[in-house]
Amino acid sequence: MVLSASLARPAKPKSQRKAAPKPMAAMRKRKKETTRQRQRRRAMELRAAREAKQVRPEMLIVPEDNLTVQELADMLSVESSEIIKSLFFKGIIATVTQTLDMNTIETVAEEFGVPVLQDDVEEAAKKTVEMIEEADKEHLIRRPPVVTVMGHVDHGKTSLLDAIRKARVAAGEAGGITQHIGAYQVEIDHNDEARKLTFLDTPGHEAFTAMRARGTKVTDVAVLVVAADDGVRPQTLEAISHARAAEVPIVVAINKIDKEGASPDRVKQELSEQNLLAEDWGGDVVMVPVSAIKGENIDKLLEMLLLVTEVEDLQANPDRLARGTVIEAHLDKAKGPVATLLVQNGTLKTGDVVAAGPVLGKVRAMVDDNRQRLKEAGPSFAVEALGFSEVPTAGDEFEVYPDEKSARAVVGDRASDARATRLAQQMASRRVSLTAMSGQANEGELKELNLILKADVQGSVEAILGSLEQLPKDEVQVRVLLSAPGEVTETDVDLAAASGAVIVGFNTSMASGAKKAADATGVDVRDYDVIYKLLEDIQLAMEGLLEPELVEEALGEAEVRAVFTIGKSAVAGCYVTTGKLQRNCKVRVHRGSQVVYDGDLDSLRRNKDDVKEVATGFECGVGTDRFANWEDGDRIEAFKMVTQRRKLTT
Ligand SMILES: Nc1nc2c(ncn2[C@@H]2O[C@H](COP(=O)(O)OP(=O)(O)OP(=O)(O)O)[C@@H](O)[C@H]2O)c(=O)[nH]1
Repeated sequence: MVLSASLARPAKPKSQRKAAPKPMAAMRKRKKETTRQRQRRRAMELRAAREAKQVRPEMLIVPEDNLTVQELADMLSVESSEIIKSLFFKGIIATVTQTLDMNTIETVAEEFGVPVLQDDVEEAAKKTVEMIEEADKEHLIRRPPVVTVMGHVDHGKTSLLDAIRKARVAAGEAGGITQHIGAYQVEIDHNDEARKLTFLDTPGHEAFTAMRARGTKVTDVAVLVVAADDGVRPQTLEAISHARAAEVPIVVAINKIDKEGASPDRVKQELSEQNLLAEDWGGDVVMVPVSAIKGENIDKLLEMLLLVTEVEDLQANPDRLARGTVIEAHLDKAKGPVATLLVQNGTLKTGDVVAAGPVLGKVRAMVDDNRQRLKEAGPSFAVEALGFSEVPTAGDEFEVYPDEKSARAVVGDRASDARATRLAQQMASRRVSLTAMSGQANEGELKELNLILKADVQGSVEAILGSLEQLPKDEVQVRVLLSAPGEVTETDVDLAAASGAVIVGFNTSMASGAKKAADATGVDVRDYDVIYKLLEDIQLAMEGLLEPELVEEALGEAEVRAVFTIGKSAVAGCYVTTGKLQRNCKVRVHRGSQVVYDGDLDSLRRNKDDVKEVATGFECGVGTDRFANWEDGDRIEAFKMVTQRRKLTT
């Protein structure tokens, strides 16, 4: 077990941890307590709780993709029973020695407010794919740097990207309606030369992680956004680790300098503790104070990005078949698979045959972020391309092949590997909604309703959990994966998406980003302010999971008044006394107290014509294929079988 000393504070030694008081002892003690003693005890408990919180690390760096429950508990400075309890609510029964996989480690740690970073950083950096080959050396030209923006949530990544984009439009560069395609390019004057910069505007961190996991290096420089009024936070540290792992230089944008309480010096101080020393403090890291909202110092930042990357010798060969990385991809209802491709070497042209991971494509059309159609895209250019057979995976590399045959040969090998991965992903992204569940009766597959419950206070959580307990659970189980007081967060949405759960909020709201995440992942988030309504909906959803039952629905009755024998079969001449008879309905033929036939009504005629239905007060001829032994006075009971939603029974 390796823990980065700079990022994770050591777990508190067990001997220092306070054992929880035994309930009986505590009760005995409480009886004798005076008010003052109680207040003092409470104060001590609060202090202990605060201290316990303080020793929790700001971030976990997990070296491999597994840890035992005990190891995780030690890293988080919590009792292993806490971890076991957390797992239990996720439906995992675990012992202290049980090994947990990365996903589980992340979910549990995040519940304790500690983000996790997998420490495969060096490994991933080593895997970095070389986009430039020996044969390119003769044709190299300078290419624009590719920039990723990273930073802690709400520190202003999106605002900064917007400000940069706006700065370009204001400067009168290629105008038009900009559209999010996952990347965009800006052009600036640098030493009287028009120079370009490519910004990846996918949430920096995610793009980075996905691409790094595949060993692809796409960025040349990382902008680390740190809010001047908030300082270095866990995701700032995470971003630093990512950039360092990929050996990408960091330029710090100290954002929100317009805000009261902004302290760029504090940010510099905190960053220096992470070995990022500002130039004006004698170090070599460029730090630019900016205000994304006011558009202040944005030009300076762009200028600095060019300066920093100038020393990097960013080159590519435009005269070859393109290769690069898929930045984003989605399925458009009208256009089919759409992928944003970052060309890292060569030139991509319409008509090119492309293999992106296991997906084959022929570039049908390309547009830039201004919706301008392009025929060609050179190095460091990002385009949205149409023409893939399926949606490629973000982070996968793409490469152009001279013909379809050679591309197909490469893709064929990759396809079978990818299928297994895709299947696993599909399983993980099984989405559900309460409404869809109510309609899932026929499929009869789900017999478990997974819930994530967030409420205003612990008291509400307990009240709702108590009521859920009361719901009948013989046939359908409610599994509460997570229940806690607080807002519905993005992490809750991720957990719901990964586990096919519905999020139920009671008197609470959604944290920033959670709504967007829910929309993007299709997770159903329900909001209630009345408990019984919440329970009613959950019960309805549970009932939706029950197999429907078939029940009889009475149609009518008829009396047999004459029997006509035709060969071996016979037709009963009837009079409909109540309701109606329908062709192909079910009939039961009663003779006295006996049922002499129970089966289908196969033919129904009026005046020799086949009819669908005969109503009360009319005569008709009734025939069945499997019964001919009619007698005058038989009573026909007509009914049909219908499916009916079942109710939960207690
Ligand atoms: N005063 C001030 N507010 C800013 C500035 N930049 C961003 N903000 C505000 O900070 C909040 C967060 O900004 P975002 O750009 O959404 O931050 P983000 O880092 O992209 O957030 P996530 O996408 O949720 O990670 C918003 O309310 C912005 O209006 C700034 O320079 N000055």
